[in-house]
Amino acid sequence: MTRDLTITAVHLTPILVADPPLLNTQGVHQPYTPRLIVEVETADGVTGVGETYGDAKYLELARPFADKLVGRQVSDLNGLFTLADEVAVDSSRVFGQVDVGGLRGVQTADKLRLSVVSGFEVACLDALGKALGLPVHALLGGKVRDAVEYSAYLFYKWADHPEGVASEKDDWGAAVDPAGVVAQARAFTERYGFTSFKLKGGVFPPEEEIAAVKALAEAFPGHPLRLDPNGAWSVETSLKVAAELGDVLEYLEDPALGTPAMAEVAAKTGVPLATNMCVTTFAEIQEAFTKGAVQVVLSDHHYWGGLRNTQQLAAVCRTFGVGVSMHSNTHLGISLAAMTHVAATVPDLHHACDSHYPWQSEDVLTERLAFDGGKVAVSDAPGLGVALDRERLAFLHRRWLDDDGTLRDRDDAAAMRVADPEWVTPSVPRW
Ligand SMILES: O=C([O-])C(=O)C[C@H](O)[C@@H](O)C(=O)[O-]
Ligand SMILES: [Mg+2]
Repeated sequence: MTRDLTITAVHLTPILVADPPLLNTQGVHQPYTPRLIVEVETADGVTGVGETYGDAKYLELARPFADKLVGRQVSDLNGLFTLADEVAVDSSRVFGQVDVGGLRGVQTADKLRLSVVSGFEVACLDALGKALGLPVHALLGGKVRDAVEYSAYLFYKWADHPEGVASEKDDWGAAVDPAGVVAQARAFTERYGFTSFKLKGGVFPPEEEIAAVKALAEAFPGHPLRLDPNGAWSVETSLKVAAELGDVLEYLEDPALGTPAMAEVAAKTGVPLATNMCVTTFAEIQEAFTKGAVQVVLSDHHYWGGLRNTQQLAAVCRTFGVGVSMHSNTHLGISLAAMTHVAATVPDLHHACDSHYPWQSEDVLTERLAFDGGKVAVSDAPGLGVALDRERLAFLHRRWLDDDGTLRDRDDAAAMRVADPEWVTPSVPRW
């Protein structure tokens, strides 16, 4: 049977999804976070879905991209990058260098463009898989495991968003000290069966975070632990923390900011260093790997440009004896499904992937993905194996439409200023 894989329509739906008051070194999560849901429709009536960052910058790029996609084949995945280049030329204003830095590493025009491509790539793969009756992992060469392991992503957290801020209530409670962090970790294991733990640090002075990791090590002896202050520490502080926690850490994630600082830390500690901040594009690999700055690269398939680029990154890491795993930002089930399909195809995945998904009480799927024993089963259903809940999508889109613009760009520092009007994004290194 032949199928007509021509793309006849593309729909972009920006949404705002509830997010708890999770703390990081820049501030606190806003009550709602923007995401973009991409749908591509083929001439045969097959629809594929994708998800990516939804801030205004991404939307501005996604719109002309969507227009140009109509008439092309969902199987033309390489063509997505050519198309992105064409859009780049057309919209040079948006594609000018956007060098704002932040928790996703330095945000270059290239990275924004690739994040947009990833949403479309996943949607095309989903449509192609549905059209051919094959799961996305099969289109990527086939799974080498039946389930993908994730780590519990622990955050220092307030019980509620600051007073006066409209938000959805969560049932996690506060975690602002070692006891709170351990209680949160226990809840993660009880609810989802996670066996490895990552604590988002850079929030409290390092001694307090060291105490929290030691408390985790005592509560969960032998379990893999990570600490990620998002580059908030000096080289000296990073080395002190490495010395204190060397025995219990699987790796230390982005203790210091940037490749030169990470290389200095790496040269003086045996604790492996991981990053989702200094190696975020192919162009950044050479310097980091030749300087021995990182031992594990955490891919985010969004800003690496999709699932096939993630496989290429894994191959480069393998070549250089560098480990690979996955980073995440606030995301929904479409992204978790995409992460799971690609992770299932990566041979040397020796570290549990990160996911914010347990923090998201809302989704756009008819059925949420489940963690069983800390793992997500790899779907063998055609495409990603997920179904869009159109009512939920419309509801979350309505929230985006109703917003006065203040929440359409993620801004953790602005959210923190609601609680503390004097707050400014701390300069780095903070400690
Ligand atoms: O591993 C990381 O660096 C992240 O997950 C970055 C995120 O932005 C995280 O810090 C957050 O959501 O607050
Ligand atoms: Mg990180």
